[in-house]
Amino acid sequence: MNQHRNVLDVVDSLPDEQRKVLYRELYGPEVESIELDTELISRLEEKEIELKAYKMQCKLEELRDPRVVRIAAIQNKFASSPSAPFAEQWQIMSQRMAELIDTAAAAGAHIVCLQECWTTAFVMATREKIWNAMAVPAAYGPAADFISAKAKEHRMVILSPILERDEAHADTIHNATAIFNAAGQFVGKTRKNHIPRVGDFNEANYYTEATDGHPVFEVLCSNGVVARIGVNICFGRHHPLNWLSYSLNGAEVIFNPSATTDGLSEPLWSIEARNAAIANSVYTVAINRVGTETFPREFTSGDMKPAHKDFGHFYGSSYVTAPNGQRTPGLSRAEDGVLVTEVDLNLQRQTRDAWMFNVTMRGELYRDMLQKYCEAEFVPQRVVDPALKR
Ligand code: BAL
Repeated sequence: MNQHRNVLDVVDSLPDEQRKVLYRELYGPEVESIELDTELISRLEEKEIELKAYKMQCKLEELRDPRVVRIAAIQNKFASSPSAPFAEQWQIMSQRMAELIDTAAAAGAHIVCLQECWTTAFVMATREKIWNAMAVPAAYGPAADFISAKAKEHRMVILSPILERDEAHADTIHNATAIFNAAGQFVGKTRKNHIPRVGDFNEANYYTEATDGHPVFEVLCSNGVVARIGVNICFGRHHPLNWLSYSLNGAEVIFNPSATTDGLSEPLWSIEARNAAIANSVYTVAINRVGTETFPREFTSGDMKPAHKDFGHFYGSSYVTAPNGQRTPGLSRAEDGVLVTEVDLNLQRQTRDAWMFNVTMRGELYRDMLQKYCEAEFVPQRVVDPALKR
């Protein structure tokens, strides 16, 4: 059996009645597939790009016009080799990314987000500082110029997660996402709030936790719709307060550009971004890279594993969830892909009015709890069974 079959392959192989039951359980109400140009699909087969396009349901309102946009997620293997010269790695990766961005544009995307640190292999596993040379400034330089040109060419808002070199602050390295508007202008950047210390994700050797809070970007799409977007970078998906903070700052769509492997997080992947969408009444876009990256030199990570040159398979499986919990099928576990989802941003308020999580959240209750927890003299609230009393 193909080791990269995903759950949808299994669900789709079932007789229709069983398929409907399992699909409803796994994904909620079935999303509608968007018919795509057959010439485009055949062209993409040659380029080995998987393109999926769906439309999510939303009621029409009497007093508000629909605010429909197409959001796209791009997942991809690192197109070059970590053993290649750095300039060659950038050349090959940016050429491949151009094909993927062009695909999102051909499918009508208004906003597209790439995967975490898309310009490089996920080098942070190695703890080697040689890779710092691949870090790029957010607002100018090769990656910014490339994304800006693509955004302007296709009149698309593009979110570009990068290994950032902050030259204004003594060349410090960050894990960041740079946002470019549909005219190709640099809008701003946002950085990774939670840095992993798990397995081979030795990212703390390169950058520290962000200090710029939870900025939400109001962007004008080429169809005139204004969307409020946030970016929760990778490890931040494990932290519910991170999602909450972007939603409290007004995000309607929160993108989660990630890079994570099958030996670590795959059982959690389909849960966390979907739960965040439900809990915060937002759209979430979970994006993961694909492929296995083999580095020139062996490395260890202090987890008693023998020295190794790769740290597992990035399993892709990117997907979108709506505020009401409806989610798209995922992209594949192993192929470069573009997932385009047509959404009506009005669904956020419709869901909030229905469930009222914004009313029942008890912010002051958790403010007090967190305030107490952050104090040195914090005492956990406990009630002890008399049978346990010494
Ligand atoms: N990028 C760290 C691994 C994870 O969050 O699953």
